Amino acid sequence: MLVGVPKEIKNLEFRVGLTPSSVRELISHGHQVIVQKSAGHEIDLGDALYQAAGAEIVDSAQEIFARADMIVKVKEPQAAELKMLREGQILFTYLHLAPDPDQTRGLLDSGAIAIAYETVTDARGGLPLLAPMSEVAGRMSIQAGAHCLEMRQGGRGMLLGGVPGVPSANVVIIGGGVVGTNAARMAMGMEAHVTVLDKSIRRLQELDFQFGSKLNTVFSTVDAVEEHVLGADLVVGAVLVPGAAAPKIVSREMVSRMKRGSVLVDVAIDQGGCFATSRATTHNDPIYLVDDVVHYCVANMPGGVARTSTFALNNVTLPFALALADKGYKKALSDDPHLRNGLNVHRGHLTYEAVAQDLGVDYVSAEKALGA
Ligand SMILES: NC(=O)C1=CN([C@@H]2O[C@H](COP(=O)(O)OP(=O)(O)OC[C@H]3O[C@@H](n4cnc5c(N)ncnc54)[C@H](O)[C@@H]3O)[C@@H](O)[C@H]2O)C=CC1
Ligand SMILES: CC(=O)C(=O)O
Ligand SMILES: [Mg+2]
Repeated sequence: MLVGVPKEIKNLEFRVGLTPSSVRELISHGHQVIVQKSAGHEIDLGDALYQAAGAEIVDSAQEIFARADMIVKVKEPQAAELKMLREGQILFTYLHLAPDPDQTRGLLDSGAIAIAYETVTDARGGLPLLAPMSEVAGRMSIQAGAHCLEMRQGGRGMLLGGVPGVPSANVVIIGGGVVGTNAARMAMGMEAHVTVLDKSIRRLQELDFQFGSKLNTVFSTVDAVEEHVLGADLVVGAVLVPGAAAPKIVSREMVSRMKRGSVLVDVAIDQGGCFATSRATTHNDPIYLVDDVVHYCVANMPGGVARTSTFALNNVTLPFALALADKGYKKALSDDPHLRNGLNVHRGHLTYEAVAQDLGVDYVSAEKALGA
C-alpha cells in the first residue's frame, strides 16, 4: 500500500502522523511511504531522517492526497484537506466529529473511509489511541492553568503550591479518566490541594487506591460540582462520553459566581467543551475572560509539545496503521472489532452512532457499511 503523510496545517500544529521509525516499520512490511517536505522540520524530524527510513519526500500536500491509498495524519482534516480527499481513500487521524458538522459533511461528501483515532477501543474498555494524548493534555493542563493564574493572564495571582505560611491553590478536576488522572498527578506534584469529581464510583475507587490521602475524590452531582467549582482557583474539564459531544457540567450562571481571576482549563473542548462558556481557542491566542474568569480552551493541546506527542502517538497508532496497510481496510476492520469502532465515515455513510445522534445525520452500522 502507498501511505501518505502530509504536513499538518492546523494552527501551530507541529505533530506528524508517522515518525521515521514508523515509516521504516511500514517499509519493512513491504509498503511505500510518501512524506510531505518539511513535515517534521519543527520537531527535529528532518527530511533526511525520513529518507534514511526509506520514505520518498514530495513537495506538496496535493501530491500526497492525489497518490496515497491511506493518509495518516494527526488532526482532523482542515477545509483545504477535505477538498483533496478522494473516494475510497483511507484517512487515519483524529476527527472529533460530534461538535463539527462542517467537517462531517465534508467527509461524507468525499467518499473517503475515515477512521478516527479517538473512538478506537481496547479490550479493557479504554480508548488506546486517545490515551497518550490525554496523558499529555492532562499533564499540560496544570502547567497551562498555573500560567493562567498569574496576574498577566488575568489570573488571581496565585502559586499552585503556595509557600510556607500561605495556602496552596484549590484545583478541581471534573472527570477522573486519563486526562483527569494525569492532571491530578501534576497538581499534587506541585503541592496544590486537589479534588477529582467523577460520576463513576469505580473510577473514584481506583483513584483513591492509587493516590491515597493526597487526593480528594468526590462523586459528581450538580450540588458537588457547584460547591467545588465555586471554591476553586483552577478547574480542569476532563469529562468524556466517547464519541459524543461533551456534557455541559458547569453552567453560565455558575461561571459568573466563580472567584475573580480563577481559571477554567477545558480539555474536553475537542468534544465541544464541558463549561457553558467555553469556545475553542488556539495556541496562538489560547485564553479569554468571561466574568473575570480566565478560560484556556485549546483544542489541540498536545500540539504544544509536538515532539513528545508525536512519539507517544506513534507508539499506539503504528500497530493499527500496519494492520490497515497489511490487510487492507476491509479485512483489518472486519478482523478487529476495536479498530472497527474507529470507523466514523465509510463512503458517504456515517458509521458512528453517537456522532449521528448528536448531528442528526442518518446512521449506518460499521458492520452493515462494510457488508459483513
Ligand atoms: N484539548 C486537547 O488537546 C485534548 C483533549 N482531550 C479530551 O479530553 C477529554 C477527556 O479524555 P480522557 O480523559 O481520555 O477520557 P476518559 O474516558 O479516560 O475519562 C473521562 C472521564 O469522564 C467521566 N465522566 C463522563 N461524564 C461525566 C460527568 N457528567 N460528570 C463527571 N464525570 C464524567 C467518566 O466517568 C471518565 O472517568 C476528551 O474529550 C478528550 O477528547 C484529550 C486529549 C487532548
Ligand atoms: C486528542 C486530540 O484532539 C489531540 O491530540 O489533538
Ligand atoms: Mg465572578
